[in-house]
Amino acid sequence: MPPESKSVPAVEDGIQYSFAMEYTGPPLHYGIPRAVPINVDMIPVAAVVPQPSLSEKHSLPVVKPIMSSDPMTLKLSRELKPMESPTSVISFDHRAAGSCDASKDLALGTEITVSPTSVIAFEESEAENHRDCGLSGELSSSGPLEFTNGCCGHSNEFLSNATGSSSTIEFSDSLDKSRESSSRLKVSIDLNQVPDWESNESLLSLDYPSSRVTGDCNNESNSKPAQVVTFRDVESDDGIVDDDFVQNERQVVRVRREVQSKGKKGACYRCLKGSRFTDKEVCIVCDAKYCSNCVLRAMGSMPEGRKCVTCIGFPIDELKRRGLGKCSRMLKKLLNELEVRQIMNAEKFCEANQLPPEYVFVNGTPLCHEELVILQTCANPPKKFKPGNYWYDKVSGLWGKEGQKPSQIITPHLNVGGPIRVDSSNGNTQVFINGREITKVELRMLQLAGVQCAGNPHFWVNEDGSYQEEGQKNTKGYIWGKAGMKLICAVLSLPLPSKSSSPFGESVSSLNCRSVPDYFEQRALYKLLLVGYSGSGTSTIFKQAKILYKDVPFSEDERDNIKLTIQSNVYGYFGILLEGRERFEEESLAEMKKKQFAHETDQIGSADKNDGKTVYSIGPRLKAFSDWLLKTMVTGNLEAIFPAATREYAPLVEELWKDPAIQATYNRRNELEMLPSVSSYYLERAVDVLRTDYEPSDLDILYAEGVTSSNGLACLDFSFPQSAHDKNTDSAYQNDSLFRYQLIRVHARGLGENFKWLDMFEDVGMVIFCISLSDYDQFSVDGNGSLTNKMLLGKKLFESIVTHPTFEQMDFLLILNKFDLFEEKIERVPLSCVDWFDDFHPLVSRHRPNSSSNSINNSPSLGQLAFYYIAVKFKRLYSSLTGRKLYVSLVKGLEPKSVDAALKNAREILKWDEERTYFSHSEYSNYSTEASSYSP
Ligand SMILES: Nc1nc2c(ncn2[C@@H]2O[C@H](COP(=O)(O)OP(=O)(O)OP(=O)(O)O)[C@@H](O)[C@H]2O)c(=O)[nH]1
Ligand SMILES: [Ca+2]
Repeated sequence: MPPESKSVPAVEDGIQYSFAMEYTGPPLHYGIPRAVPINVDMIPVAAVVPQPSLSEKHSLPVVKPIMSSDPMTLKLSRELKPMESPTSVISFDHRAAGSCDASKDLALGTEITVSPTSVIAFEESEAENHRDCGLSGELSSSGPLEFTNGCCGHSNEFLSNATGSSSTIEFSDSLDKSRESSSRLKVSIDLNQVPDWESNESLLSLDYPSSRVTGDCNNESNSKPAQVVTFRDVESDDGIVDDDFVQNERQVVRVRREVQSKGKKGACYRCLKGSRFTDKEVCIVCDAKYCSNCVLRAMGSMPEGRKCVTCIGFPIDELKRRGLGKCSRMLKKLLNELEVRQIMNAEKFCEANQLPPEYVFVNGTPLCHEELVILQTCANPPKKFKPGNYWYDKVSGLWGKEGQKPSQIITPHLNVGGPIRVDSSNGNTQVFINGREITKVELRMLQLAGVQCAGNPHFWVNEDGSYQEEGQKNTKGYIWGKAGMKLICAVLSLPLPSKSSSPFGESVSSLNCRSVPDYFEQRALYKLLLVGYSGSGTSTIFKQAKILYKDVPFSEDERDNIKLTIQSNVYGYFGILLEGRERFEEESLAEMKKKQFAHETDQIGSADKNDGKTVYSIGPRLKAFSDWLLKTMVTGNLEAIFPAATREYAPLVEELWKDPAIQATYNRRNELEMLPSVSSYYLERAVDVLRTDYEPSDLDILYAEGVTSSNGLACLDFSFPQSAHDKNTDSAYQNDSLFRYQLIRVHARGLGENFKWLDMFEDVGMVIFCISLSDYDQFSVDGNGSLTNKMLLGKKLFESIVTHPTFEQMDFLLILNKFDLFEEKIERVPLSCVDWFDDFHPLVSRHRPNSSSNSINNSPSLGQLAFYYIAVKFKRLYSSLTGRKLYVSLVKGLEPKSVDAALKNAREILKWDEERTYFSHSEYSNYSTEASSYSP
């Protein structure tokens, strides 16, 4: 379009050109399409309406009217709901008038409110002669419209990738230099209303009627027309975006059928009483809110769920799709259980509330009804299905939200949507899978799986995970089959093919009846990252969680592996004992010699008692076994020789354990630094544990070292089982079994140098940091090779992690673990052996809590005081580093109840965090309860 067209006034031939369209949702982050008035005379027109009735003499373009007037006609042609969307941008004031009348109005150039279809007008009323209402019938199908003006080359271009909207209009023209297209005008119209033009190749010339497009509001007496999108005219062409323009995450510009209460803010829409603090039920269509006195009158028998009587038949507000079928407290009070169930079922399953296919875009193309059905009924359908833009890699089955990493692997080869675009997931890695540039996190997954990604490769990945480089014939391997993939994908929140992912997801999804489309299943996943300094007890807590929350905490396979680990651990403990035995024997012999020497010098002549034997000496058979075991341990291949050795040596173990020399050594186990305290648990049952038919109990597994994961990373999906208490108290956790949690335990070593792997965990909801209280008198070698107090090493790790950029704004829960050991140790070893704790001066009553008196029992023990003190130390440290509040839990890792309480604290913090976003600051400052079990 020539530049001078910019000066075309908004008023032309007495017609005011303006459009109005409402838009709700979050603010847009990108430019708004601008409507620039078009001088019709400047538009080359090419009417190609191959109707026999059009004779050559009509030099002017003819546009077929899209039938607006009778929604029923449209319904028939599209098999859609009988009523137009309440969210429609467009007012149907002319419904009563025949469709041709509406066009007539346009043709006459009167300023009117028009049907959606009347964005298209005719320059000559003459054209009318050739229109007949019946034409609309052949314009049936679905899809957005594009009107290309002049330049045919663009006619196939899909207009607005950002919108899956029921009502979007986008105009672009050549004035907008950023778009290389020639002058074109694109119009997308309420898909509920408009037949598809796909099959109609006509290039249509257009004019804009002056249309004030308004929201439909024929419904409530107190409803107000909702203005949807405002197309700015020339005067307002100032680049300022209306506040009304908001973009919601679905990228579907939806028009909400909004109703406004006449009463004061927050009052019931019917009786106009109450405030926003009174309990109210909300209409899932228009958002009208009713108090418990009015709700049944306003909503009637609710054949489609919670809708005002006048909203029945209307599609729901998509923002409320999540809540479908989730009953409120109010309804539960007003209705009996059966009624509630019926209403909730109706709400979920009734026709009117189902997802409209045209709100779902796959690879940029809106779906038709059949495609939606294909997607929903395939063997492995997309989860959490709601309106929006998705990409789908038909070859591998990878599926994701437009602009995002894949979220799922669905059934491949479904004939839905358009071809995948290279920028579908907005990747910038220059690595490609099936023609899509993959995201950073996918690249990381490939790298962790050992796939060579150097040199910008293009991979071809099949549904079974087999992959090859493009252009090459040989399969390079199977991505999903690679070692550790399950874990890597779980941690990186990447999908796996459904079969292999089932161990994680099964228990959750099996609740759902598969015959029902489960796109309303919207359970949130909260990720908890569990990390701590080595030995702090993270894997114990992880295992406790498994035992607490999983029906089958460990699979057969896992148990088999754990058994081997435990058995080789026990051989290891024996090795440490045998080493200790040698040491004690030598010491003892040296002592003897010394004594003997003193004896000899004292009483010459009577020194023949020493036969070279001490209490620590063993016989030749056991000595040979001992030598073999120690040698194997030194070479470090105990696990390689084991378990073949078990059978052979098992009888010897019994003999060894019963040997007085070993018992004497074991009695001095406190002197064997290498021997962990848990070893007693196994050594005392060594004979049983080392049998070939040994089956570890849950407790054995809990106590076992080294069973969590070889690479320091472990992941557990769980939900908190509903307790009887929760059920009875109508608590916030009523539906908690619906929330899913994922506990990810990572070994500090697994974070890499400078914690370079930490950003893998950027999407966790909370970090649980574990410190062992009993570490305060322990020492360990730090990174520089010097011996450092373990409490201080833990503190250092804590500092690094809480200040890591990945965890800015992250909630932290500090677990102070091993309180059992600590309580006992603090009586012997002063806390001040750590510099950091040198100002611990407890005022301890001389009457210790172990005294029988009740009043004294209420005073805290030294251990509790010390815990309190340490918690404050960490809280202050955290607050000085982050300016925020640290939550602290006291834990005994070996006690299930204690771990359960700590993880429920974590849940509370997450919930609390979520709630906080709903309350204004002033409101939530009233909340004085802290989610922590402890507050200084
Ligand atoms: N007494 C006692 N022992 C505990 C407690 N929690 C853990 N332990 C023991 O402490 C040891 C170390 O615990 P782990 O759970 O292996 O600690 P970790 O953080 O995984 O340590 P690494 O594997 O070294 O990283 C194990 O022997 C546990 O059985 C506790 O609350 N009380
Ligand atoms: Ca461990």
